[in-house]
Amino acid sequence: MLNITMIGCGAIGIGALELLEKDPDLRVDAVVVPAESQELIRQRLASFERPPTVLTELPADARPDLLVECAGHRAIEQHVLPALARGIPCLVVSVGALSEYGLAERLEAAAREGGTRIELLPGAIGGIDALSAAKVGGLESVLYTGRKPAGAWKGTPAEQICDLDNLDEATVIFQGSAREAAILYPKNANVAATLSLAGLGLDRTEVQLIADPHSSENVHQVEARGAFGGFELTLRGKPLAANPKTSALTVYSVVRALGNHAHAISI
Ligand SMILES: NC(=O)C1=CN([C@@H]2O[C@H](COP(=O)(O)OP(=O)(O)OC[C@H]3O[C@@H](n4cnc5c(N)ncnc54)[C@H](OP(=O)(O)O)[C@@H]3O)[C@@H](O)[C@H]2O)C=CC1
Ligand SMILES: O=C([O-])CC(=O)C(=O)O
Repeated sequence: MLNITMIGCGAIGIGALELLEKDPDLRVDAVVVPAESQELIRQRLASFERPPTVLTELPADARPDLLVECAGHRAIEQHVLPALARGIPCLVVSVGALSEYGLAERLEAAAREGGTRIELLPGAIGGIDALSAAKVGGLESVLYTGRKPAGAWKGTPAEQICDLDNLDEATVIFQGSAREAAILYPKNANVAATLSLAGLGLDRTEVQLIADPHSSENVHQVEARGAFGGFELTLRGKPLAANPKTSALTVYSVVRALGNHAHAISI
């Protein structure tokens, strides 16, 4: 039985907790959330059969078998870095945070200090195993196209490019490198960052982002070429009702990764 602490308890966290309740091989003992939402989360978890303790910090003497982050970029700095340095293995979904200059190196240094590992989860995208294996033989190009319903781009620089409420047709709102995409669209940069880390890096991974008034899905397309040959992937992710910016597959990716740590066969 693995004891797990979860950082964040929003759309991904709650979705994962619901599914993990059915797994006898692991148990989420605690969730860590900002102080202002502690009471609300406690109420939300009250109906669970085994409600986790709701905390605002990981106690200094806590030694969970795994820590899983489903919170956001700031939580990496606040909770993941110190946990790694204390030797707690961490799984991370806010991979876009690693686009910040120097953060990946600091996470690596903290993991080395603690003698542990950090695992970056594929989240909303697939094919990371193939891309990262292809990198071994040498990659020539990786192009990522992210297409989301117009409303999913609210609160981003796309609002200055087009009228998201009155779009008639699919509109390209960004074209450039994954590094530029991460700076302009940090909350939508997880997939681009994950593909970059697995493949050609932030500067050589090409990104196109599209606001599509006719789409009800988060569509991720990847085209990769290299010594291995090539692949084209189209993933049509259903958005979570609780947060339309997030695809449901991200929840399943968390559950799969935790299960792989707990079960005798991992796949
Ligand atoms: N890798 C991938 O493919 C994907 C990654 N993501 C990333 O996953 C993360 C979570 O997404 P989602 O669940 O949809 O987001 P939500 O906004 O629904 O939930 C985030 C949760 O984390 C909590 N939180 C925020 N900051 C902190 C902190 N510093 N410490 C502890 N808890 C914190 C929030 O609390 P409060 O409500 O009080 O702010 C909330 O409970 C985001 O960073 C998102 O970018 C999302 C989709 C795909
Ligand atoms: O589809 C999703 O869940 C999220 C997404 O595009 C991203 O963060 O890159």
